[in-house]
Amino acid sequence: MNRLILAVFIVVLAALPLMGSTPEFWITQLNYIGLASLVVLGLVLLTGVGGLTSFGQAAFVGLGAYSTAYLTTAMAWSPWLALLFGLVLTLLVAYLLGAITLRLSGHYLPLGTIAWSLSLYYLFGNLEMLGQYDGIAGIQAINFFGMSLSSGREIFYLIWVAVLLSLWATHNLLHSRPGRAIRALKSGSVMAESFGINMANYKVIIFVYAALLSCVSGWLYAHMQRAVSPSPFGLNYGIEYLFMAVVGGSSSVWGAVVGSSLILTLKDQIQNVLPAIIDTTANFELVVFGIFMVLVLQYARDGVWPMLASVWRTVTGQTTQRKLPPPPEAAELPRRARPEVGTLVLEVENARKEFGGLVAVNDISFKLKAGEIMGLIGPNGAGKSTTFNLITGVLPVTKGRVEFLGNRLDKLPSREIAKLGVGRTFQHVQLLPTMTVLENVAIGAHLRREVGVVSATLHTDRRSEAELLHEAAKQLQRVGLGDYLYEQAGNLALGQQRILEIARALAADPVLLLLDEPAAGLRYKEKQELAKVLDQLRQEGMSILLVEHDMDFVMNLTDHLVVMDFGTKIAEGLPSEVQTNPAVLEAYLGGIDDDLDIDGEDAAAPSPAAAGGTA
Ligand SMILES: Nc1ncnc2c1ncn2[C@@H]1O[C@H](COP(=O)(O)OP(=O)(O)OP(=O)(O)O)[C@@H](O)[C@H]1O
Repeated sequence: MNRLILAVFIVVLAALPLMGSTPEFWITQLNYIGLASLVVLGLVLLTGVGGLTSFGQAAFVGLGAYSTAYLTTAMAWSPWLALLFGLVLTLLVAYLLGAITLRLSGHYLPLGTIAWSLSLYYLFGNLEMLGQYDGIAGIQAINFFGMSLSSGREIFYLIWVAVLLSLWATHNLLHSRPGRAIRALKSGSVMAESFGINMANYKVIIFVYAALLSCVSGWLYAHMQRAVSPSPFGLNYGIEYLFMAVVGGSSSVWGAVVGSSLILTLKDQIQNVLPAIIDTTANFELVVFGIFMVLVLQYARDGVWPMLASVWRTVTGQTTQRKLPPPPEAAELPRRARPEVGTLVLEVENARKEFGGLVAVNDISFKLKAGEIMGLIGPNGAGKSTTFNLITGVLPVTKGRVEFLGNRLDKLPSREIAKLGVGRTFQHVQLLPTMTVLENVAIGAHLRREVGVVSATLHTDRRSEAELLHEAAKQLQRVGLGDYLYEQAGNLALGQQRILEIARALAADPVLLLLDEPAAGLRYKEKQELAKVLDQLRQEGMSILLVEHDMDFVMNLTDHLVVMDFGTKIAEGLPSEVQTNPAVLEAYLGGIDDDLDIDGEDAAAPSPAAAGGTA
């Protein structure tokens, strides 16, 4: 949010309770909006950003509210101590529920959240110590440095300070190393795990984070109302919080405040206006509310906040960030030790992959040394990408061995393989399209700095963050995308997206780089530039394994070729040898292949005419 608007918002907010003319109803309404914003902010992170739908957040509000209600009335604890207890309890419960529920995928996850939300609701209503369905009354006001926050105008400040701090912390989190990992959750786990990110951990982290925000909301609610009963913590409130997140804009922190404000104001207005219009006191407001929700889901799926932000950008002319300077200079990230040129880096021995009855990779063997570029070629469906996936741990081998610098890769998950120094790109680009090019590449450097969630939320990670972004910018300059740092990755042409993937893999500081069709979609000049970058990496001692259909590109760049057909290795050797191998010619178009340069005339330099050829 623009800093000036934020300052005005805070000043107006702070002034409202001080002005005697502000109606009491406004204050109450703003208090409820603040309380809801805290819960919805958690949902923005969990559902909007992380893609994990939860209907159960109201139950965590209940956990915070009941903890403090019971401890401050029955045990005479201070509300602050009760808050601490509530947070610890919520952390434990959320961790447990998260560890169990977040294994579920698809519609099973929302159903799981409904199940435990109902369980907690009925627990609140049935426990005698919690007053069953009557709840607990007579809760004391919060005492803040000797000041009793007993009126709505007094607790208003505590609620909104909590909201603003949570917005700040969540914004910080989202723009940090762990935040980028969280933003990758929605796109599936293969890409992120290939850069060493433990996706299951991050799912639990955002689940707990969202639950803790709900707990704080519940604590404030209990001390504002001075009484609690189970009904505000039921499933219907869980659904309403989700509506608020969707209406506000579930991928933006300010969407939480906008969504809460809109839904709560609308509910109130419908309750006031509807009886006057249709001349009945029957409970029709929920029907109108439901219709409104369907319309929002139909016509403004991204929510109201992105619409407001877009209007603002148009009005102020801030439509692009392209002209922003690159991230400032920062210390270099540590680099891993590299093997001497010529050292054996990768050894694939009799690797086999069967999909049911289909043998996609049939006992393939080859070796790759440091400072060497090897091409893995073959017609469509030959098993090249599957071989890549066996090396990088995306698929388990059916049989055989894959060894990297003395480590068995075939026993490891892809994130452990990434830690050893294997970087990769994907046949079908796997980027986060709404993140900037710079942020996408910074994901590649995830393992090169340790920044935890607490440090990220408190923004004490400045130095590490600067180093990560500096590294990402450096790799983007190297591959020729230095002018696109702040462009959304999804706006790049497909060829550029492939290059971006190479920069991301380089940001991981790999010893072995696996490139799956890096030249696809590139123009002739761009291919030449890419060939230069790869050649330079080879000179620096990197090992590169390349799957590529562009034969000129492959023949001119690689030191060694392995040719596959129907999962089997049919030839191996120098590019010039492979080009004339009858088995290879037979595999490509039954022996007459224009793309395979039979005469070998172009073996020394790429020709403009043939550079776009594909097998
Ligand atoms: N997950 C999977 N389940 C079942 N079959 C698969 C799977 N992945 C690949 N295959 C099959 O394995 C064979 C090899 O596929 P692969 O994608 O490795 O070939 P490729 O050489 O990379 O082809 P292309 O050049 O077209 O990308 C194909 O017949 C493909 O249909």
